[in-house]
Formats: sequence, structure tokens, C-alpha cells
Amino acid sequence: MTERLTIALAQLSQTMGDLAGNADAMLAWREKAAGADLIVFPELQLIGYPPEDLVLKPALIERAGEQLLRLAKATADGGPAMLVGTVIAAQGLLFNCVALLDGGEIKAVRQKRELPNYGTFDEKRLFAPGPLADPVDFRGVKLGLPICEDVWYPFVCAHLRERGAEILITPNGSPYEIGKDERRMSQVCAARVRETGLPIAYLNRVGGQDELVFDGASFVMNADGSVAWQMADWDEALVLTQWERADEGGWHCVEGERHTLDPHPEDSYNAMVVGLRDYVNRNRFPGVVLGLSGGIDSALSAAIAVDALGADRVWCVMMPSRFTGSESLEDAAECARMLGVKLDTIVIAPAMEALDGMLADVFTGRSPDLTEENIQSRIRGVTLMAISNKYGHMLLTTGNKSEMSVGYATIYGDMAGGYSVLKDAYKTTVFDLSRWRNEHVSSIGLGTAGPVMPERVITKPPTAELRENQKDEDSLPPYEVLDPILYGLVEQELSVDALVARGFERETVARIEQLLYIAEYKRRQAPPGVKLGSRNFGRDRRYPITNAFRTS
Ligand SMILES: Nc1ncnc2c1ncn2[C@@H]1O[C@H](COP(=O)(O)OP(=O)(O)OC[C@H]2O[C@@H]([n+]3cccc(C(=O)O)c3)[C@H](O)[C@@H]2O)[C@@H](O)[C@H]1O
Ligand SMILES: Nc1ncnc2c1ncn2[C@@H]1O[C@H](COP(=O)(O)OP(=O)(O)OP(=O)(O)O)[C@@H](O)[C@H]1O
Ligand SMILES: NC(=O)CC[C@H](N)C(=O)O
Repeated sequence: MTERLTIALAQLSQTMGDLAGNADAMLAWREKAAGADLIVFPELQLIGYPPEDLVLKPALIERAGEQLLRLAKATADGGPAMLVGTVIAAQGLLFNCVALLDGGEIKAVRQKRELPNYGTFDEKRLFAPGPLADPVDFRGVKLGLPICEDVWYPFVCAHLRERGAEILITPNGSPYEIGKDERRMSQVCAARVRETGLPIAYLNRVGGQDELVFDGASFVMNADGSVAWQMADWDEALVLTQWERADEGGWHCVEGERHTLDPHPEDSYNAMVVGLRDYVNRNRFPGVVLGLSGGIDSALSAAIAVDALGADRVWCVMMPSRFTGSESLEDAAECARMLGVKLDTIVIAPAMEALDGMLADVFTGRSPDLTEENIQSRIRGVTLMAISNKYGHMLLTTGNKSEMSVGYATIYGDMAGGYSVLKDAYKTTVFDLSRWRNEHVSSIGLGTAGPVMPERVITKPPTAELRENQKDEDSLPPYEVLDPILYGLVEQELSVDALVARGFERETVARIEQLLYIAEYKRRQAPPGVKLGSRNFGRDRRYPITNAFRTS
């Protein structure tokens, strides 16, 4: 009877759709796991997670089958067996699976049963639920293989236990969300361990995939609920966990490293760094360009870009108008200096004058209004897009969640761009993250230590500078009032009445609800951005654009 096992946990990133590349990477990591009995990879490691409709393409399923066979053959060398996440078609249905590859063959396949279909997840659209499966027999040990969502409910693990499982190994594609690492361990896995009396190895992927980032933070929990291993967040890593069969028959994982995970808000900052880094690199941009206004949103976006890509890949442009104050010019220049990035200055007055002239006839008899304010924003958008086209840098959009909630952004203007790091960060979070970054350095960032923006950028009242003496608070409640209202309306789906009961003014809440609903069309046309909270605009919160419902 096997008394000892070495299980390698490979906390890896994935390149969506690069099946051969993902397979090559698995083989390379397997070499580093020499001596292990088994190497485990995250959910759908061969394809990428979440694959969306890519898996509805028959050619992809065919090629996944070819790559899986290639991996299986590689295990004929007597080295570690592999547990590989992939998609398999059977009887006209698609399954989200793990395959156990050993001795040159596919020894066993297990299908995911619980398919998440809420929030950002759409798995029922793609996959059929697998049957309640038995453990696999691996070198005399019965391994239970629940896949991600399978461990979020008692059912699958209870069945595995009943059918004799001795160790639970769960490959995951569990996206980052504030507080999620704690939930996975203390609520979800601790409950499964308590119910089954079995130890669990929880393996998550790392890296960014469009709006989602995966923090890793994989761990092993022994049957007594103690944590034997805690892997770091964000980085690819391999650990060889040693398992022993105790006298009373149960399996125990020998204690290894226990990394401290990022505290909040560093976790959110690093999520943005990872999301942007992987988006820019995987889509092969040489770098990013952004408008640096001297305000806090563009300053924080630039700091995150430098931490993600390095200062030499971040290009900032100051585009003053006649409404731009001298403080803004100084703050943008100082910010660029602190970050070590290139800063160009492009005056937008000539374009404003040209448009004023072009539109003079059709605008005869109309006074200047929001139209001209939006033209300024659009000229900046056109200018930045021209640089993007000429040099290939992607335009980084700087709008935050508070603005995106109430439509406080110009469509085809400052909303232009390919990706946004602040999209799921309320303005009050933008202030918190800016303060945090001025006092700390990101554990995974490429930027230098020390402050990244002048203190004044954080303390001065926010303004769009699209007209004389404009301040955000002229048209919006202060962000300390606006953000909790938005949090209630967006993340908690509260009604106006419920927010009034929390002490907010009815008229204000009703106006914000109205602004939120009528800005849906803008959000549908906004670039993707990093998900941080429980209800991001994009995959989480999907509202109709044409919508007469109000709770006021
Ligand atoms: N449901 C719908 N479906 C499709 N299109 C719809 C629409 N509702 C309006 N529209 C169209 O949208 C256009 C109006 O939207 P848009 O042109 O953006 O203009 P609008 O939303 O009216 O104004 C822009 C707002 O953003 C603020 N802003 C601008 C720039 C920067 C900042 C900042 O501080 O960050 C703030 C500015 O002060 C103002 O409150 C019109 O063409 C209208 O026809
Ligand atoms: N003078 C400017 N020079 C360069 N870019 C600008 C300028 N004004 C606005 N932008 C760009 O448009 C975005 C929206 O800016 P705006 O000042 O209108 O509002 P904001 O949301 O308060 O942003 P910020 O805090 O960065 O100023 C900015 O983040 C910046 O990228
Ligand atoms: N891939 C999955 O099944 C993810 C769902 C799961 N509840 C998580 O976020 O961890």
C-alpha cells in the first residue's frame, strides 16, 4: 500500500486559446517537478479560463484532444503523472474536465458537475453537468477531483467521501474579488474539510484574462483544518507537497511554506497591475499612452501602468486648454517626473478653434454649453488615438466606477481607449489607492519606491476643467456621499427607499438612480477593465439599456 505521495501544485497562468503553448508550458513545469508522483494544473489549463464561446468551436475541441494525447504520451517516461484541465466532447455534449495522464495514457477523466452561472460565470451556456463521479485510483490512493465550483457546495465532496476518497484535489479558475481569498479558505474549503474529514489541496490559476484577474493564493488544508501550505498570490509557482498516510489510515500533508497574502488595498492595486500587464502583453502592445491631466484618475492610472509595464512603456500626454490651471500643468509634470515617464505637451486650442469655425454656421444662435465641453474631451480622445495609431501604444482609459455609474464621462471623448484599470474602483477607492501607493511599493510592480504623485493631486478638489472654475461637486454630490449610494444601488441592488432608510436624502438618491440607469448605453460602449468588487460593469452587472424601471 502506498504510504507516501508527492503532489506538485503548479499555480500557473494560461494563454487563452494557445493550446500548444499551454501544453508546452505544462511539460516545462513538469520537468521542474521531477520526483513528484503527480503534478496538478489549474482548471482548463490547456484551453484558458474562462473560455467563453471559444469552446463552441469544434476545431478547438479537436485540437484540445490532440494536445491532451500529446501530454498523455509524454507521461510514458515514468515521470510525474499529470492532472490536466481541458474540454472534452461526448455524445454531442461538452464537459469541463480534468484528465489524469499517467504511464503514457489517459487513465481517467472526471467532469465538472456544478456549473457556475451567475456573476461573471456563464458555464451552463457552454457545458453539460457531469455525473456525480467516483474518486480516481492513483497508485493505490483514491483521489477525489472536484473542479472549482464543485467545492462551493457540499454535494460533490460528500459523494466522493462516501465513495472512498482519501484526498481532495481541486483545480480552480477562481477570479480575484475583494475578500475572496479569505472566503475560499475559511468558508468554502474549511466547510468541506469539516464535512468530509478529508484534507484538500486547492489550486488556483494566476494572471489576467480580459476583465478578470486570478490571484492564485493556492493552499493545502489538512483534515484537522490546519493550513499546511499557503502559496503566494499573483506569481506563477510550483510547490512539491509531501503526503503521508497516518497510522489511523488518513492522509496528512507535511507542512511547508505559508506566504502572507496581500492585505487590502494592496490586493486591489496588484489586481490592476496584473490585469493591465497581461492585457497589454498578451495583445502585443509595445506600451500604453494616456492623457495626464494633473488630476488623480490619470495619475493613479499612470502609476499602475508603470508598475505593470515599466516606465519606458508608458507615454503620457498633457493637453492643456484655456481652462487648464497652472497647478494642473505643474502636477502633471511633477507626476511624470516622479514616475520617470515620457511626457509630451500638445495644446488643443488650434483644434478647438478649427471646430468652432467648422460648426459656426450650424450653431448660429446657440450659446456655448456642454457641447463645447465635450468637444474638448473628444479632441483629446482623437489626439491620443492618433498617437496610438502611429506608434502602436494602446490608449489607457482613466474613468473610475463613480463616473461610469452616473455617465460623468464623454462618449468618444475621455471614454476612448482599449482598457481601463479604474473601471471597477469607486472614486473614494481611487483616493485610498493613491494614498497607499504614495506610501508603499507594489510587491509585484516595476515602478520605483517612493511617492508617485504630488500630495496636492490627492488633496485638491476633483475637476474636469472643461469650463471656468468647474468642480465635480458642482454637478455631483461629494464622493463620500455619492459612493455609498452607488454601492447600495449597484453592488447591493437596493431601492431608493432602502437607501433613504440608511439616511440618504431621497431627492439625491432618486437623481443618482436616474443617472445610473440612463448611463447604461455609455457603459455598453466602454472598454473593459479590471474587476475588483462583487458587481462590475461588464460581466457581472448586465442591465438593459432601454429600461423604464425606477424604484423612486
Ligand atoms: N440611451 C441612449 N442610447 C444611445 N445614445 C444615447 C442615449 N442617451 C443619450 N445618448 C447620446 O449620447 C450623447 C450624450 O452623451 P455625451 O456626448 O457623452 O454627453 P453628456 O453625457 O451629455 O455629457 C458628458 C458628461 O460628462 C461629464 N464629463 C465629461 C468629460 C470628463 C468628465 C470627468 O470629469 O471625467 C466629465 C460632463 O461634465 C457631462 O456631465 C448624445 O449624442 C445622445 O444622443
Ligand atoms: N488637460 C489634459 N491633458 C491631458 N489629458 C487630459 C486633460 N484633461 C483631461 N484629460 C484626460 O481625460 C481624462 C478625464 O479627465 P477629466 O479631467 O475630465 O476628469 P477626471 O475624471 O477628474 O480625471 P483626472 O482626475 O485624471 O483629471 C483624464 O483622466 C485624462 O486622461
Ligand atoms: N471556475 C469556477 O467554477 C469558479 C466559481 C467559483 N465560485 C469561484 O469563483 O471560485
